Amino acid sequence: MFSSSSPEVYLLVSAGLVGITVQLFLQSQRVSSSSRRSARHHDVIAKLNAIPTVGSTNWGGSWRSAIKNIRGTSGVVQEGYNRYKNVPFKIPLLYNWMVVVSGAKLLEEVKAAPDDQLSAAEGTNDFLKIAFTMGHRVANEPYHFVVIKTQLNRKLSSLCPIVEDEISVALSEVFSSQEWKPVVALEAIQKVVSGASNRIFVGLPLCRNPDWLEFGLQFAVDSLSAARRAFIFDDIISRIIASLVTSTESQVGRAVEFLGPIIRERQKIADRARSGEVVNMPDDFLQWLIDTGIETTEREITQRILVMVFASVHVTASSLMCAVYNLAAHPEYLEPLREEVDTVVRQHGWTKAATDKMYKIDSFLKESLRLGGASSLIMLRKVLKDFTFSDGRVIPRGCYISAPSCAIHHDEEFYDKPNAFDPFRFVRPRSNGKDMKQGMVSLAPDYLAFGHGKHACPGRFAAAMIQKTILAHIVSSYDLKLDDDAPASCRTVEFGIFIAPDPTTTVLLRKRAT
Ligand code: HEM
Repeated sequence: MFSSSSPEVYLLVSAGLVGITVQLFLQSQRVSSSSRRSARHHDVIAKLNAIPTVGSTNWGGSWRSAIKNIRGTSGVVQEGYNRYKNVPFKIPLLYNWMVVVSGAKLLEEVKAAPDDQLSAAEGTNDFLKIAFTMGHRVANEPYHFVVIKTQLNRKLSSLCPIVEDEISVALSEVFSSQEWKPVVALEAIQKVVSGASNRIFVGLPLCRNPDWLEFGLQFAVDSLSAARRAFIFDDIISRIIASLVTSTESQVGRAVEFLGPIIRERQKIADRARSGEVVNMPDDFLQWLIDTGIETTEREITQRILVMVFASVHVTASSLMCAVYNLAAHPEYLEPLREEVDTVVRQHGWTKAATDKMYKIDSFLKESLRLGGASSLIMLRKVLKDFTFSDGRVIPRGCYISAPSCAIHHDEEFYDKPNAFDPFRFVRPRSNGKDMKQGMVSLAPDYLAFGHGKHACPGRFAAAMIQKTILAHIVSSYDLKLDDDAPASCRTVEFGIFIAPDPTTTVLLRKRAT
């Protein structure tokens, strides 16, 4: 994780400046060698000039702004939103421009654009450097998205009780003290989320193997950290940086040591089933991947499981940690939450039907996501063909488009007292308790935690089930508070567009006293 003053930032910036010089030289050669390219260049400049810029517009100034943006973009995005709400504006990146779009009408237009014009895959790939950190097959053939939608999301009801089982085991390992005890919140929550997610991904007994869980968490942290280092550069430089700071090949090799024997065993079971024997087929993500038959080698299947761990564990744990911190900061909400959890679990047991009825828990998590969030910009799209908004503004090919999620989530046009933590604000509009549009997984142009449109997070239903079950368990089994000198809201660290809770944050916990 980076701090904004990290020497690593300066090192990377220096490396980047060398890269930029080389890149500019190559670009100048390209532009001068072709008058057609030069005409295109002028056309692009004219289109870009029509989009207001936040920060300096001259050459040197925009480089300085771009370097400043490496440390964090939330400030500049908020400034742009204050000045140009509902109008596209741009901020400089080292090699490119990010066009920030707000307002329901324009966001609908982004949402409706075809993938070959505004590409979510290429936007995410450029910012998370998936091809370099996870491999080209994962970046270019994301069939695991389909497995999430067709298998995982349909089986959440049957998965819920086994995930709950995993959560109660993991929670009793990380939080066991009868007395008040400081706990490093992110580390503890990551262990619990990792146990629950791996129960879905690889099943028992691997989901309880501490070496596998630790390996998976470290893989997710390393990949994100490598992506953060590489994202500021274009493909040529990031390929070099990624090769210096990632060891994907050796990490996949290590993961195969855990998963290889299981995959071989699963293949034997499938052979027995094919020969007519009645067998109990495992029902987890690993099996669903194998069943597609799209990838067959141990390495390929293992890499898919790793990408699932990467996509799910870190962000689910980080946002849940913010909610746990908010609960420790406001222990007065424990009682109403306990009352709700006790009532629905008495009626429905620890089932999906119960989590679906935990409206206050849901609202508490949604409010924490609104105020927290993993990124200052969401709905990242790369412009593959010039894109024209209905107001006539053209976003040229090659730029990025995104939505200012944090700024929108703090806008008083959409939220009453937007900076206040109001954990039950989404319960109140559910007059009959059934307005699903208020739920944490609902999508709207003024609530972008999971994105918007056809590329919105497909894993949000599983994330919500896991987060609600963990928070409900914490509420019903533990007391929480903060140290007297702790800040009222969770500290975060920022790098570029990414925001994460401070990993050193502690909360005080003990087993429920009454
Ligand atoms: C609280 C936890 C989570 C948050 C806040 C979150 C947020 C997001 C966001 C903002 C996007 C981009 C949406 C867009 O571009 O419009 C996304 C995409 C994605 N998420 Fe999540 N996510 C979470 C958990 C998960 C989990 C648990 C999984 C897997 C089970 C998952 C799998 C994915 C995948 C595969 C995509 C790419 C979708 C696409 O490009 O079509 N996420 N997520």
